Order: sequence, then C-alpha cells, then structure tokens
Amino acid sequence: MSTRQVKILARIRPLIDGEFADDGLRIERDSGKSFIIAKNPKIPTQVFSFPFTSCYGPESTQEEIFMDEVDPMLDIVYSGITVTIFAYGVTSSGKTHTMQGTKAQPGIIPRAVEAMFSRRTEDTELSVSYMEIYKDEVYDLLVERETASKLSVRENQHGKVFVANQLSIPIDSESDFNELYAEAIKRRSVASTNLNRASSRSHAVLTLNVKTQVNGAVTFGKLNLVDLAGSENNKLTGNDVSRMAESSAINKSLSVLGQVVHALNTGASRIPYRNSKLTRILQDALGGNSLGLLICNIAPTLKHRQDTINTLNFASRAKNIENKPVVNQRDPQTNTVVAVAPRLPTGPSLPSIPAPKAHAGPRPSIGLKQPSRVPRPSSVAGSGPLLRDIPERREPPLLTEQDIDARIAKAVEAEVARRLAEHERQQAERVRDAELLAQQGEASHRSSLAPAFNDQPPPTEAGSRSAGDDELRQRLQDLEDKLESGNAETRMVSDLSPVSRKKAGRAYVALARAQSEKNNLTLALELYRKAESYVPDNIKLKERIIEIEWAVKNGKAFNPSPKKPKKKGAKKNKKASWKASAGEAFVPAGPEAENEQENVGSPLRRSQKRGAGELQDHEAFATPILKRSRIEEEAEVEED
Ligand SMILES: Nc1ncnc2c1ncn2[C@@H]1O[C@H](COP(=O)(O)OP(=O)(O)OP(=O)(O)O)[C@@H](O)[C@H]1O
Repeated sequence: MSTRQVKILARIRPLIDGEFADDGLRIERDSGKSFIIAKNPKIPTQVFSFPFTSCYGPESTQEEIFMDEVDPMLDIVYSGITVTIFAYGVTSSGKTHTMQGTKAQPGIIPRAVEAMFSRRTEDTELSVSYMEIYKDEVYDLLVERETASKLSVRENQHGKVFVANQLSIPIDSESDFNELYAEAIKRRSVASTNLNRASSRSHAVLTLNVKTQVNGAVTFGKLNLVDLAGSENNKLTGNDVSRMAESSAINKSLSVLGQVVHALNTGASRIPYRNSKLTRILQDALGGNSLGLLICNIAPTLKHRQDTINTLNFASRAKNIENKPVVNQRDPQTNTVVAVAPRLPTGPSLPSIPAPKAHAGPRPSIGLKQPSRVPRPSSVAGSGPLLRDIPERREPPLLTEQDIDARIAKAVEAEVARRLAEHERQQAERVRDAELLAQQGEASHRSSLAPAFNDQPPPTEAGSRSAGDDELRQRLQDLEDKLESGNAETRMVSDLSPVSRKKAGRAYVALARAQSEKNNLTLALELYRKAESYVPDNIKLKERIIEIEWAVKNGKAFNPSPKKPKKKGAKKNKKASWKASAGEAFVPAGPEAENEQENVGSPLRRSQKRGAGELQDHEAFATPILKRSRIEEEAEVEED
C-alpha cells in the first residue's frame, strides 16, 4: 500500500486591533520552496528557518487557500478516501477564521460544503456530523446543548475508532447545511480571554460523509475538518479558575498530539493515541488510512513568538508522518465495506483522482431528516467502514513496573557504556599516537601532546582502576548488547510510568548538559533528543533543542539561557541533599538495577575523592549519575 506524507502549510494572519509589527517573522521563498523565518525572542541573533510545502502571508485570502490547497482534495474524498484537514496554532492565531471564517470571508468549512455539492451526482448522498472535544469529553454539536450527553469513543473489531451514537444528518442542499451549522456553532464552547475575544475552548471536528459510485463501485469518502483549540500560555491569557481548567485540558490534549507526532517520527512501536480523546479520534489522520493536511496558523506578534516557534517546530515534525490512504468501498458479494488500495501516482504532491462525472439529469431529493437523540448505529459518523484488509495494530506485551524500571536502567546504562567505550577508545588512540611519535624520536611532538595527556586521569589512577573498570566495562558492554537486542522494546517509551519517563529524561538531560558545556553540541543535541523521547511535552527541553539545532546548523557557540533564580531555602535544601547524597546515583529501581548501581557509582565516588578537577575527567561517562550541583535542567523537566 503506498504511503503519503501529511501536507503542511503555514498561514500568518494579519495584525489585528492593538497589535504592532516587528521584524521577527517573515516568509522567504527560494527555488520554489517556502520558509517561515522567525527570530528567537530571547536571543534575537538566532534566526530559525522552517520549511513548508506552502506559506501564506497576511495578505492571503480565504479563497486562495481554499482553491490552492483544499479544493483538489475534494476529488479524493469523492473517490472514497478519508481526508483530514486540521488547523493548528496558538490561541488567536487564526484557526477558527481559517476553518469557519465570517459571513464576509467564509472559511474552509462553508466553501468545502459548496464545492462538495457542486461535485455530486445522482448517486451521491451527503451527510454531516459535528462534535466538540471539551475537557477531554466528546459532545455532539448537532444536539441541543441541554440534552447533549457525553459520547464515548470506541474501536470496532478492525481497530477503527469511532464515536458511538454521534449523529450523522443527511443534507440535501447547502441551505440545509447552513441551517444546521449556524445552530451548531452557537453550541461550541467559546469564551473571551485576554488574547482572543472569542477563543475556542474545545477542539471541533466537522465531518462531511460522501456515499457515491465510482466505476460501478459504491464508495464511502469522508472529509474531516478540524478546528483545534489553541495552546495557551496562562501568563498571557489572564485566565480565571474555570478558564484555567479548560486551558489545562486543551494544553494536555495538544501535548499528547505532540507525543503522537514524536512517536510516529521516531518509529516507536507503540503510539500513545489512547492518551487523549483528540488523538484517538484523529488516529486515522495520524499514521492511519486517511490523507492529511495540517494548516499551521501563526500569529504575527512578538508576544506570541516563543509559542509560534514551538508551533513551527511541531509542524516541521508532523510533515514526516506517513499515512496509508485506502479507498472505502462496498464489496457487492458480502455487502460489507472493505478497504482497497487506491491507485495513487507516486511523488510528493497529493494524488489527483478524477471525480465521477456529474450526472446531467435532475437528482432525486434525499430529504432532510430531523436531528434525533435516538442513536442510529447505521448512520453513526466515524463508525466507518469495516476494513477487512487492514492489519490489526499489535498490542505491546504487558510490562510490570519492575520490567519497565529495569529497561530504563538498561537504557541509561547502555548510554554510560557507550560513553565509557568512546572515552577509552579516544584514550587508547592518544596513547598509540604518542607511542608512535616516541618511536620516531620526535620529542618535540611528544611535548606538544603533553597537555592532551594532562586531560586524562593520572597513570596511577588508570592502573589502579583497570581491573575493576574492565569488569565494569564488560558488564556495561553486556548491558549494551542486551539493549541492542531488545531495542524495539525500549522504544516503547509510552509504556513507561510517568515517573520512570522523567527519571530517564533527567538522566539524558544531565548527559546532554555535560556535553553542551564542553561545546560537544552535536552529541548534546543527540542526547537532548533522547531525553525528549521520554518527556516529549517538556517545552523548555524543546526550546533547548531548537536553540542547539540552530547553533549546530550555523556553526555557532551555544550559550544556555540564564539559570532560574533559586527559590528561597533552596540553597539550604540543596546543600543538605548534596551532602546526604554525595555521589548520589541515578538509581533505577529493581534489584538488578541496584546491584548495577554499586558498580556504576564506584568510579565516580573514587573520582570525587580525588577532587573536583579529576571529577571532570569522568564526566563524559559518569553524567547519568546526577550530581546535585547540575540538575537545574532536570528540575525543569520535573516542573513541566
Ligand atoms: N486571515 C485573517 N484575516 C483577518 N482577520 C483574521 C485572520 N485570521 C484571524 N483573524 C482574526 O484574528 C482573531 C483571532 O482569530 P481566531 O479566533 O480565528 O483565532 P484562533 O486561533 O481560532 O483562536 P483560539 O485558539 O483562541 O480559538 C479574530 O478576531 C479573527 O477575526
């Protein structure tokens, strides 16, 4: 089955009342490619460049975006494929304007309905469903708010997710739709915040279902139009308590969306769709069987800039997600709906599948049914076709808390082993070089190598630790080998408990920080990215990654942002805990891990006895052992 990447476009909205322009954000076009260029608001000399399939500036019109990006996808819907278009961005960046629009500037939803009707044939049946996900609960927006009960998200026997008992109302004309839609949008949860007078407090998913005939086969296409709630910075929104609760639900679900994208990008064997209703419902569009278009909405002002950079970073990752679109059609023999592979041209552009020819004659009226509170399983939107040939997602094996902790221990220790091996290899290389030069009688070269040797532990230390360390190295090597063989399992980060994830994340941050302090930025970046696999929703970590990526790309030094001022009493506590835990190791739980800790900790403890200067020699491989003096970033990991 051929795969298709999610298409990503960026749209910068114009300035609105009370906003001021600055030079920190612009679009650049070069050889047919477009980029959003954004300055880091904290360090203006850092300029980020984010590539997109297409970028639209403040002057762009609703019509332009619809005709260029959305209209071509409607033919695909008519061929029986599900297409999902979602608007993503911080609060007040223009998502609702893009999807819904205004009377004067209608957005994608009303335009898509008009275009869908213009394509119908006499065999076509169109229906609509509309739901919102508010505080991680699903409500039907086609039902009166007072009587709307929470809907549950279910999965059929083929792993297809659907919203049980959601209405799907047949529509016979645009005016049918407009009537329903006008009522439904009034039911959506909207409130005023400091950043947006009419801020969406929920994610809204409008679905247009199309049943039609293509070359004699009955097909079932679907267009999902998703207006996500915006991520919110509560320092800026000025939210009160009830708004904060909404905001926290919005941010949490968006954070899970980020985790899903991250897991898909890193090829994780388990994707955490189940961690929020939003990602469960969007599962088909994220690595599933539909085609995706993500509109990344961008607010132009400085106060949104940091959040905008995070949005852009999310979007650039999302473009690597691959879906396997299928045509949903009726099997005349069994009278069930089956998934068949579409005939898609290869290449990055979206497939253009010709729509069936419009029928010239008059079309019999389908007739508008009244909304009903009685569940109608046959018309439940999203219950979708039965996909016989889609392999079921394999459930990961059940893991005990002990298994999980043991795996973290292995993962971290493997990193230690890798660093140790690298350290030893470099040392051996230096010794070899020096011996070679000595043999050649090049005394001058030897003296010039002396400083390099001064960086290493004194020979006596090396000698004294050789037996124990050889054993340690062997054990770590064994662990690394084990890790390699079970690598697929360790990728199942989402199986870990939150505490275990944080532990592993902290360990990698400590390693990364040590490397960035030594200006080994490429390695630091690699380690920060590993940390991100464990704590993917840590915003500060993301910002750090973006900054180091920039420094690496531009060959610049990396200057970490200033450390946070210490909290009152923190110094005292820190001192006490440092004293109490001199050489305190990152302690993976579980008996096996405890034994390992004895060994992993020992070189560090010996080093500490030798004093601070010597301690640094071992930092390269001892950093997972968290030293109290350097855990500001780990604390940040915990805070988020
Ligand atoms: N392209 C545009 N042209 C003109 N005005 C726009 C445009 N995009 C957004 N706006 C205006 O900006 C404001 C914020 O837009 P909108 O409500 O669509 O943001 P949002 O991203 O949906 O916010 P939230 O996440 O808080 O719901 C609105 O007043 C809207 O009319």
